[in-house]
Amino acid sequence: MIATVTLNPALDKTVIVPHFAVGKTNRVQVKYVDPGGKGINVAKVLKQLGSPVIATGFLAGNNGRYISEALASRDILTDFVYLTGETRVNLKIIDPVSGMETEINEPGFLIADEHLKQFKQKTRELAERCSVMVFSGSLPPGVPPDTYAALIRIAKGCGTKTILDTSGEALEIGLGAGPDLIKPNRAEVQELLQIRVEKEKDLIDAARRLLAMGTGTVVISLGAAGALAASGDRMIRARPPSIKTGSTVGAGDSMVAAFAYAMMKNLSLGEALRLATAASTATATVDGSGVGDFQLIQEFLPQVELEELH
Ligand SMILES: Nc1ncnc2c1ncn2[C@@H]1O[C@H](COP(=O)(O)OP(=O)(O)O)[C@@H](O)[C@H]1O
Ligand SMILES: O=P(O)(O)OC[C@H]1O[C@](O)(COP(=O)(O)O)[C@@H](O)[C@@H]1O
Repeated sequence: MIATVTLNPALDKTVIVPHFAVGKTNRVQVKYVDPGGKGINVAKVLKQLGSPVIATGFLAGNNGRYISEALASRDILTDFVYLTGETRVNLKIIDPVSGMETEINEPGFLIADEHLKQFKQKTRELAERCSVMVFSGSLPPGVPPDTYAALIRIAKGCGTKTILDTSGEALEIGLGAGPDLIKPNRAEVQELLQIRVEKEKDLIDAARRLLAMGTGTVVISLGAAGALAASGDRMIRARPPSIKTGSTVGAGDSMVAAFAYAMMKNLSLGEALRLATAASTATATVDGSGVGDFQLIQEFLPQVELEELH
């Protein structure tokens, strides 16, 4: 079983706005509403891959109920802590003319100390019955930046493998707890290491530095340009097939889901990266915060190009 932890879930509202213009009145052509938040997307993809999965974290209000029902309708097991307040709405504006995606993410509702304490206990219980735990996304107000580090230590103490996908201080401190895998995107690497990642050499240097900071495997995702996975002495570069993009929201989460699956099944780094690239590319073809289905992932698998770097 894999557990996905989303401390800050969201109802993702995606609007298609041709010729979107800042400071002007914009008209929505199409609207999608999906259960979102990083770990929740990871759970949706794991379900497509046929993996047993349970989604946990904090939910509140009508949006929380909507998310919970949407996951139940997909037969995804959940074990959320329900609180008073309201789960955030994250707005995604897609302009099909310019190809630009604009994201406006709310901060989320306030979590009290006692609820965080309650969640640490839940993490321990879940870790005892899961082989992999995935910790993803931003931290809501009231949750200190060392929280992922604390949760990772609890999971590791139970012999559970851990994946961390977050940014900023939470990522920097979380790395200190020695997660088995992290998956920053280009912007997150640049922010964390205070560097520019432009050439392949920058990418390789960044991966080496991140490995030295305490993670077992690092996967740096680069949008349409693919990804680099590094573990020990091995580095593999992946390039996805070119696609007609729907919305890339959830593409990174799909990559994380495939690595969690690969970790549970003990797949090699190359097999994991191929699956992760196929799954994330499949999601990038789907509108809204929907994820690529099993059939599309299978179709993309042989089209992923892998190159071993020496
Ligand atoms: N336009 C695209 N075409 C093909 N694959 C894509 C595209 N955008 C994203 N992907 C796939 O999704 C992965 C994650 O995307 P990225 O944007 O880097 O992550 P995040 O969503 O975390 O910012 C990429 O490594 C790639 O495999
Ligand atoms: O917790 P954060 O960093 O605000 O991110 C939440 C957002 O990220 C998503 O999980 C998408 O993430 P990715 O595009 O990185 O896969 C959305 O569903 C959600 O609105």
